[in-house]
Amino acid sequence: MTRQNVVVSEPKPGTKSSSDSSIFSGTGAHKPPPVPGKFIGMNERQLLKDLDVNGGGRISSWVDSMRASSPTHIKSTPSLADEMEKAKQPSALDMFEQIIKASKGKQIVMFLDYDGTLSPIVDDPDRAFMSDAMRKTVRKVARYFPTAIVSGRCRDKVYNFVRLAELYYAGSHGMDIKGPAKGSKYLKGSHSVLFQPASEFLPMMDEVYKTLMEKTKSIVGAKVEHNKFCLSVHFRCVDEKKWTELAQEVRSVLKDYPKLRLTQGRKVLEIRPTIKWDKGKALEFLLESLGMANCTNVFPIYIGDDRTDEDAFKVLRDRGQGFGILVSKTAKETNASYYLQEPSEVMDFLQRLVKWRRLSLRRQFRM
Ligand SMILES: O=P(O)(O)OC[C@H]1O[C@H](O[C@H]2O[C@H](CO)[C@@H](O)[C@H](O)[C@H]2O)[C@H](O)[C@@H](O)[C@@H]1O
Repeated sequence: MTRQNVVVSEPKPGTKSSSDSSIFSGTGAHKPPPVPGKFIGMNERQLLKDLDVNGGGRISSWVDSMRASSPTHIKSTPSLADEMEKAKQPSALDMFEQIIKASKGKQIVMFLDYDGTLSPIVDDPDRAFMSDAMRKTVRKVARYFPTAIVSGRCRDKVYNFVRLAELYYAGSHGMDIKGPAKGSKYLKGSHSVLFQPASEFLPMMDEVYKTLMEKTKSIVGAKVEHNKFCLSVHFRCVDEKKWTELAQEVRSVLKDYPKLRLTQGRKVLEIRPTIKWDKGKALEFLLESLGMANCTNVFPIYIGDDRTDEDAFKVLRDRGQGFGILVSKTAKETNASYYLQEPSEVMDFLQRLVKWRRLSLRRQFRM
């Protein structure tokens, strides 16, 4: 029995979940990583065992997992402060001074996820615009620190939302990386594509996209998004009664493609190649491109809201360098060290960082 396509459950309130791709890719031989904080318990392994696509995992488990990510299923919880305290994730805004202290004498490198981090989550993925104020803030951040956008979306699409040529962009969950087109003092060498580890999968992704479009066209609200090296099947606007049908259709397509696997984001099923590449690897690759892979004085900060961002949080935790910030209103199992509740708080945090950097540079020049 193969285990190449696995869907991962969104954490239910009062339940425990794990990062997706690092655990569930390939042969399924990996074990969930140790839980860093105090978290919530349910027999997740059992649930995950059931979500085996090629092995004929139960469709009801898929749907349970899809349900768990629905806000209508999130029961009221104790206060956010209580939850976060329990999970040992303090607010990055409350801890700002300590964060600055920890980064002293080091080069901050900023990694930003897009959806749910720089832009609010909306029903229509094509209308997930970031505000002008956020764009202005990110532009200022990039003036002081090398900055990358790391997204599940295809690179061109996320670039069209962000529209800042001075940034690095890693699209398709890090499988499509390009350096800044202009204006970055950190730019090294070529302006072109830096890395596309899954290019051989392009014809397959096109084929699966077409099949999925056909198979899901009668399900009202379902949307298949082509993200070049991965595909997203959105169910945010699908009536819950139709989720089983949608899951069945997706599974029926995927069973013919053992080289693809399935993960789950925020009301989205994500299909991607089984290669060992994720947002964490993209982060490491970008540090290397910046010539900072082996530096002890680098301080990467990664801000993201989704499971796929956990791969990057984990890389930072394992390296013992910098840290991750999870954007979330509810307590979740995470490898991030801090949390911010929503994109508006992300913007506050970034603005404080810019202000601090400006002041410290001014002080330096006066001395
Ligand atoms: O890595 P990210 O930049 O966070 O991208 C992850 C997925 O984000 C998008 O979907 C999510 O945002 C949509 C717009 O707010 C929302 O409608 C959807 O339910 C969310 O899952 C994007 O459309 C996907 O392609 C990305 O993979």
